Amino acid sequence: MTGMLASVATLAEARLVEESGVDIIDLKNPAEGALGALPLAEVVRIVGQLKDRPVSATVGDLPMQPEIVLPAAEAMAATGVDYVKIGFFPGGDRAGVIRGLSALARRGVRLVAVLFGDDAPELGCIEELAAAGFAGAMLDTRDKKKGSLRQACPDDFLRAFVAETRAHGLLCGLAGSLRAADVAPLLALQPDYLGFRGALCGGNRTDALDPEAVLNISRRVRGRASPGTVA
Ligand SMILES: O=C[C@H](O)COP(=O)(O)O
Repeated sequence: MTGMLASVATLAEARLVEESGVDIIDLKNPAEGALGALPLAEVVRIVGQLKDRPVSATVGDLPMQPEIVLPAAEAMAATGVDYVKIGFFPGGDRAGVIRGLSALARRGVRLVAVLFGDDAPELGCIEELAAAGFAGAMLDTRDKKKGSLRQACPDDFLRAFVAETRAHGLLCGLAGSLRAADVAPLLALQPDYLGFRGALCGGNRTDALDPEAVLNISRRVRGRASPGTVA
């Protein structure tokens, strides 16, 4: 069954989505880009207050340089989050980053690679990520002004991404400016989770979460939305 990931920026938002039944609470600073990081101390504080829901956190929109990504991933893992999300941005030394992160994975850190649908990622990297010990891979969008993941990628590509991640035993997520109308078509692809921020804030991801919007999306992901619910 597909779960729901909600990206939150504060403890109050984390508590709101926890009470709304969200499956994965994702800590990020939406004001700092697609994968903006919260301060480590804030992540520690929030993690300490949450009871029984897996927590992920992003390390920031970092250049693909091992000397930058590896210490950031190590520091985020030390906060106690369940998953550390690493954005695979264009350029840099991607192979070196994956090689370095494999050491973290071997120590039991659960890493999730975030690939960007608007960068037309090669699915061949999924095998490399699995071999390096990553726990999961997800698609997101890097440019939040260019529309949703489903506008960046045809559903056939999304279907192939889900199949490839599953074939390599990775947790699979789809996200990227998803809206209520995207839920049903994406549930049909059966990813492990769908991720949201913008749709939970009434459209602007740097606004605060709207409890009604969180419930609306949560019900749709769980298949309890009444027909004709406002998208
Ligand atoms: O991981 C989740 C995504 O970053 C959600 O953010 P978005 O819906 O604003 O694209």
